[in-house]
Amino acid sequence: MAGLKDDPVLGTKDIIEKREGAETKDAVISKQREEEGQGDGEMAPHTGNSIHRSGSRPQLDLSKAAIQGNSEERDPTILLPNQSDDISHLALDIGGSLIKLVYFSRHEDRSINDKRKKMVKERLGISNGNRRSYPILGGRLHFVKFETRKINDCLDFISSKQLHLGGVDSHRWLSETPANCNAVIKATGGGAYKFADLFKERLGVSLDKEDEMDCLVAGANFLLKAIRHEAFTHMEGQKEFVQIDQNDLFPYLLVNIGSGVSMIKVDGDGKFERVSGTNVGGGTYWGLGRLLTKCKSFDELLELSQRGDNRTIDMLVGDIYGGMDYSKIGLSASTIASSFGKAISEKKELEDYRPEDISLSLLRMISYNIGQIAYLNALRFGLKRIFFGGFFIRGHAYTMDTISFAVHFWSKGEAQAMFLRHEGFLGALGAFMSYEKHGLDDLMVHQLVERFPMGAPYTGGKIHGPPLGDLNEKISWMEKFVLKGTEITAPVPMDPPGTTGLGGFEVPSSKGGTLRSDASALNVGVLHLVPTLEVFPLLADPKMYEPNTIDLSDHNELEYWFTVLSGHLPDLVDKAVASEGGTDDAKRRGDAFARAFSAHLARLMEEPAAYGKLGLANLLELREECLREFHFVDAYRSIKQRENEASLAVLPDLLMELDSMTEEMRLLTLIEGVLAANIFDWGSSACVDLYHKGTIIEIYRMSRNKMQRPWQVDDFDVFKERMLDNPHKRALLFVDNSGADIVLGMLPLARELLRRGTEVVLVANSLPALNDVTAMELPDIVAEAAKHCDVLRRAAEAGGLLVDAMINTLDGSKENSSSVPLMVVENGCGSPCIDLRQVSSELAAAAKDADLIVLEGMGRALHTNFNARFKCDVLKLAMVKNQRLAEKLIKGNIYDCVCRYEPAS
Ligand SMILES: Nc1ncnc2c1ncn2[C@@H]1O[C@H](COP(=O)(O)OP(=O)(O)O)[C@@H](O)[C@H]1O
Ligand SMILES: CC(C)(COP(=O)(O)O)[C@@H](O)C(=O)NCCC(=O)O
Ligand SMILES: [Mn+2]
Repeated sequence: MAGLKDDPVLGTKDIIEKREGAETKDAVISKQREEEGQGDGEMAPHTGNSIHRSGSRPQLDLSKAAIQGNSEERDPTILLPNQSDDISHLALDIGGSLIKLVYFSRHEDRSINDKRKKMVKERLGISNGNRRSYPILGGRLHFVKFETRKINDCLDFISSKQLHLGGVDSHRWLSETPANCNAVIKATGGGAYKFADLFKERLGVSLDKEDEMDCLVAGANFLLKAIRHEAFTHMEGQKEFVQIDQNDLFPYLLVNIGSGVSMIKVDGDGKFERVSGTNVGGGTYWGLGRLLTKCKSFDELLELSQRGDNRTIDMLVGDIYGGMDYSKIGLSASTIASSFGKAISEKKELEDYRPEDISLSLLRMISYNIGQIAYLNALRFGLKRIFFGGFFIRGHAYTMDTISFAVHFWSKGEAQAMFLRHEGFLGALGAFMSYEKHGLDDLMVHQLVERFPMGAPYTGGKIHGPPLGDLNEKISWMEKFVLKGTEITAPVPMDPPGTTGLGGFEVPSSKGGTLRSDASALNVGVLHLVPTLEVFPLLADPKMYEPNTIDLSDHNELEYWFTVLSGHLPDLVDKAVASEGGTDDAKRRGDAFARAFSAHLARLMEEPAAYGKLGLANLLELREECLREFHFVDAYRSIKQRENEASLAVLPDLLMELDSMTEEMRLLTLIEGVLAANIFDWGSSACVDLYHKGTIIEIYRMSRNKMQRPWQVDDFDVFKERMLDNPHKRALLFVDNSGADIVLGMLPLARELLRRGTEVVLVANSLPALNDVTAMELPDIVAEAAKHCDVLRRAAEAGGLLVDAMINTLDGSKENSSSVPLMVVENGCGSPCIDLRQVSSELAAAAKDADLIVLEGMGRALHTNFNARFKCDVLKLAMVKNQRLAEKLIKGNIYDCVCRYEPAS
């Protein structure tokens, strides 16, 4: 129950007890629901931030809590006017083999009272109220599946999470009218008919049936338009994400391989025709496979296939032609002439065949057959793109390679097979979309952020235990099943079997040692819907923009960075645990975090594209998310505080020194100062080692003394000329670390800009990441600095940063300052890097009048955005605190500096 505050009226204990009885009265306390993945209903410390890109958890806001109605009543409802409940919405696709659930848990902006935010909104003219301006409220989409034969598990799951209580009617989605008893859940698939009574009986809900084909198409269209890394090709073990141009999506062929197979020609939203299908599908593989091998589960059957050799059971061309090719018609000896054909000519019984070989033979037979029929239908309608969905595919490399091979072979490379990460959830998503007025179909790519919490436990390729209920259960599970340590499991390449099903090509090769457990193999995370995110308006070409500089699809690169991050882990855990008081609970969470992050690393090492296209920025963000998942709100809190104080103490001297210089000298010293102070980076192992060797100020001085021009990248002179010639109107300063970096580096630079008449917007993280300064922390730092500097004070007042000081002004007027303003905006993220396709609305608004961007630090200027082009001038400043990066990016060495100036493009 961490995070529950005592309420002056009711007291915590009362609240909890009442809460348990209160059950379902909507705007009222509903049962705390899970936040992430398959678990986590726990409450967490409030991070004080409204940007829910992160795994940061909600906390019950008990202020003004009151009993609603008659307080004499047993189990009266408690109204929490200031608590925004997680309200869930659920849709189902009940198929012949599997039940797919898509459900939504809602999250609402709850820090509207933040003074800084209010002020920024006023200054930047941002209209208030997410609620009115966005059609959908923030929240999370979760994806879960069950075997249809275990429908009771599914009902228990729904009931335990009370998902059925959210889906009352479509209006409740927005208007929060109280739940009534006529709960209706959108459902598709045959089971929506077959199990309607069971749902009524067990959960008291009616299933509102939606057409299966409608749903498949709606789900596929949504995914293809809204998820950046949804579709990919898979050829010879290589997965490659395909950027789909929304304006060039239709027509395509959708092949859904469930129990049976549907082939649908899709011409637009809601415009489609089911053109074909086949009864030889996923149910055939699983059904026949079960009979022939006695396997107990689909995964077991699939796993067997990975060790199979189908030559023992399939009749090959060579078997018929005495080992020769039938080259005249392009068939090699290794081509499968007849699946299972060998079984007719031998005096063998079923027991004489290896189950592994049977499974592989069956898998290839069915995959090739579907690939071929799909190709024929694509040909029939002149379609070039075929998207394959359905759970038969199950993210299985070999299956995808086989289908791709067939399509490629038969179409002679004309048609392309593509797969979807949310493969089996198309129907359920479509059913979900059919709720009216949720606005989901209006969501854009930049408003969706996918996260991969440790919600679905796996180890050694198997799921262990039921879905996790809360943080404590999650930690226990991590302790039990996920090994500690940072060893990275290397991928185990599979011996490719030596035949193809078609013309004389060699094997479709594919990776895959042990089959990944369901949850991990699906590669589906939790989709965070954040309607407030926007594309940074100053990107020169948002469509071409790629945030990551380092592409981890290069295996050497991947291995290097994995080793670096694993190496950091022990120190990070120490810091994180200390930041939470070093209690036993914190130690347990720290341990669980280390296990979880190591498991992610190991997983990605095996399959780098498992979570979508992987760049270094994604890994660094994953680490921060993982910390938040285990409720480490700010691991570097005390380090940041200490460094801020030490730096603020020497700021007056620095400012005096600067003021005694000529203009040109001062500008150079300022840029030097930013670069020198960027050494304070607790994410770099080299720097952390350095910190043992001196005090903050000693290190800062040493760093400044070592500054020598020309820097490895040195555009200072061009920048200086531009700056002295013609001051910019508004500069956005993307700041980096706390302490010297912000106080002795970026603030003095901001001061110079202000003095020259340039408005300054400090852009800082919404959530903590390493020792980066956050937007919440900045006003206090600025206020402290302003005590020593009139320029900063007046600008901060003008920007509304010194709210209290303003109130104390003589005439009480807000606009009494003659200075251009200094403002602070949050960037919308909680990572050491920044993806400018997804920034806060504050930042987007501030960008509108900006003509200079300063990106500072390795994370924001090098790991990301080094190659980004902007509509306005940009200055990229960083000290490179990693030898390999220095060599690769700037052909230099560790501690070299980058001062890259690029005029508007
Ligand atoms: N854990 C699993 N249990 C059963 N079948 C599975 C599993 N994972 C993948 N499959 C495959 O997925 C098929 C079902 O796919 P799905 O898209 O859910 O179709 P349906 O809606 O017909 O159930 C099964 O027939 C089987 O081939
Ligand atoms: C996480 C960071 C990008 C932060 O750097 P910053 O943006 O603060 O300059 C950086 O610390 C980093 O790349 N660290 C890993 C590399 C290393 O330990 O050498
Ligand atoms: Mn940083």
